[in-house]
Amino acid sequence: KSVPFGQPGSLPIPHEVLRRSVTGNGNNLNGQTYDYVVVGGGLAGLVVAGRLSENPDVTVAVIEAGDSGYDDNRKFVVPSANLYDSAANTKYDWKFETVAQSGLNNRVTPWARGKVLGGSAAINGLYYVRHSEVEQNAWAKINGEGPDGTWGWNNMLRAMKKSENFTPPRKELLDAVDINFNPASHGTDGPLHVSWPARSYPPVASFLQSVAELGTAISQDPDAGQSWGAFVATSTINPTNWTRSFSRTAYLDPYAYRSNLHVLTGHTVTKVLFDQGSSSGGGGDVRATGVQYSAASGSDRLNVNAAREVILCGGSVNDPQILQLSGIGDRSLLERHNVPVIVDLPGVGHHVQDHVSAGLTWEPSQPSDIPPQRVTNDPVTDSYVNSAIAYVGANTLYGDYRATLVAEMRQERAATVAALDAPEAVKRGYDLTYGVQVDDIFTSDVGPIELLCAISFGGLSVQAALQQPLSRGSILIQSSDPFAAPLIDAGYLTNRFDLETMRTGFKLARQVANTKPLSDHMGSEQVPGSSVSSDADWDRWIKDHVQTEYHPSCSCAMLPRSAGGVVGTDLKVYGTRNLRVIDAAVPPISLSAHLMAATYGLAEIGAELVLKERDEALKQSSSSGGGSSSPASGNASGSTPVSGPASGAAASGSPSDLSSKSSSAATLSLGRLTAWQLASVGVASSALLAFAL
Ligand SMILES: Cc1cc2nc3c(=O)[nH]c(=O)nc-3n(C[C@H](O)[C@H](O)[C@H](O)COP(=O)(O)OP(=O)(O)OC[C@H]3O[C@@H](n4cnc5c(N)ncnc54)[C@H](O)[C@@H]3O)c2cc1C
Repeated sequence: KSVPFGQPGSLPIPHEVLRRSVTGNGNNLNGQTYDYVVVGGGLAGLVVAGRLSENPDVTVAVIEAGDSGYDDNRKFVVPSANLYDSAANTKYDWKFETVAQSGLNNRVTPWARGKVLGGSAAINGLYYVRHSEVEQNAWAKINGEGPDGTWGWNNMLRAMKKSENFTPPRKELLDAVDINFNPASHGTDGPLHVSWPARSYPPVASFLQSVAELGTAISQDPDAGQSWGAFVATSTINPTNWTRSFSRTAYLDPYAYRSNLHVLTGHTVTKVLFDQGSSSGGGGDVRATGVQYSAASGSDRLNVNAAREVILCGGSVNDPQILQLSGIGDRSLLERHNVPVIVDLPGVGHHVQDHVSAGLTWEPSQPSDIPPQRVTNDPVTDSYVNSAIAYVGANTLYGDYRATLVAEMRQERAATVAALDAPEAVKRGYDLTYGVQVDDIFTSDVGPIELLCAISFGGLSVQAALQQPLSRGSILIQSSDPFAAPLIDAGYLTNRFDLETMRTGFKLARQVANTKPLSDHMGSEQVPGSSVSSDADWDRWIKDHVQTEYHPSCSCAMLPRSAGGVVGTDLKVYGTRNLRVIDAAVPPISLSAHLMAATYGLAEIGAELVLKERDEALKQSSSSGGGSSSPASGNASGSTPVSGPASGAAASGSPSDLSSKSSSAATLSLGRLTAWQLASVGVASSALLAFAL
């Protein structure tokens, strides 16, 4: 039996989690030098920063545009708050919008993105869903790798498991709904809690059965590469206290005492800085020396130096914007906005793919079937989040018509690619990615449609979401002002096959709701209702109603440079020696899954690549007898960081000084540290924290 928060015998109060010291004072980083500067403290940023800083000799700075979120912690950590006390559309959301979408009757649609520590993982729906082996191997293939390469399925599965701390469902849940899992497909030593909510509601079990009645079997193990079928997905839930687990709670909060990791919030990175002379010694590639950042449009621009690397983790919208503002992008775009060109890289901001979705809604036939429509403060009740889903393969969706459809997709490939309004290199990449979507994915069991059973806001809804769009969009700066949002053209439904797949998906969603046993829970259909029945009705309704499922990706795609790629298999931005992108902007193709499981895996792999390169550089430097291994004292990478104002650095001790002395906080010379650095090394009392923050 559950006990409300704060009463004897109750679970820990979620908002009393460990509060990691961070600083909002930009001067604390100004002029300092870190080994790695991570741009964005979101999902991937905190994974990368957390993993790099496991080594006390490595210094890391994270700069996050949003707030820490600690003062509003309940909004983030109570699972049901993602619906009933949502951070979307608040100051924790970038509140982006698309431009008018020609495929959606010229509608402008919202694009929520988290602007807080944890990024979109702090505000998302908690679905933890893995993509398929087929898709990951296609991703590897178009980048010249096989299934056993860095970007093949085996390595991605290993990395996703590395980040995971899996707990099986509790008995009450297993009694209520058909949940299957294979423990071997999960990791148990990682920091990210993955489990199921504490309880369920009758329509959840019925949804799975109705979907199965219509040809999509209940999956026995959706997490090991065969991601299709119907199942209750895992959620990023910590079952010890029924709170959300996310990159902040998993990779940052537990490390309050890590002195070599500094986190600055409330500051936007405005551009990456380069050593313009460095290209001659680096095979033509430029060297990133740090970043410029600022609290607000009219505030001072400050600089922090990166001795080894700058790592972009700003997410699918902001990464391409930061690159373009820094002079990396399509030459004609940059020149139009008076941004000096550092690397002419036409693919930056292209190849954008997103899932679009909408829900059909019914009145519940029995109101007791559905959860309360608010945060109740009872942890077990508040742990309920929607998670029953089904990935419906093209075969089930289309039956015999699939072969015709795939033939038509192939036939239209060349003309579709030629019609894309994008630089030539991007068209070559479109050809590659369109090719594997049609030939490898539409011909497999991977689901181009996801159905979701949502029991929220007093209604029962079956949603359909397009997973493998053949349409493409772009994210391009509209001015050189880093505080102006970029132009987001999602390209929704501009490819005719996407509309057709969506229509088929919505028809199936209605059929599922009208099939027993789910139909027993359904009263009258509220949305769209009986007035929508012909194909033309559906197309009109779809264009008027679909919007993002919040999974934009591919805006800094890993593809060959000649195919409009932005990063290579080492995640380095082409034309640079030490600038990487590590986050959801990187996949070259859309994945049939919610995006965060793959992004956790990608970030784990990214951190490993970074550390491997560091180890190799250190080995090389010690075998050649050259210099110090610490970039702080001489810079192993062999170049001089940009000179910044260095205000206070001498007086307070640089972060690099910290790392070289601070494996044990006791060895620190406290007299040389600023208050916030004291907080970072764990000698802080709450009073000091208050002062420091
Ligand atoms: C409302 C919503 C619901 C979602 N639901 C789910 C779900 O249920 N399951 C799932 O798997 N996925 C879901 N997603 C998607 C998932 O959360 C994202 O794909 C994932 O978080 C992407 O990780 P990321 O690291 O690429 O970006 P983010 O997590 O968005 O992190 C980017 C960070 O960089 C910061 N940043 C950006 N620009 C700058 C700058 N110039 N300077 C400093 N900092 C900057 C941002 O503020 C942010 O904190 C959802 C997303 C949203 C928005």
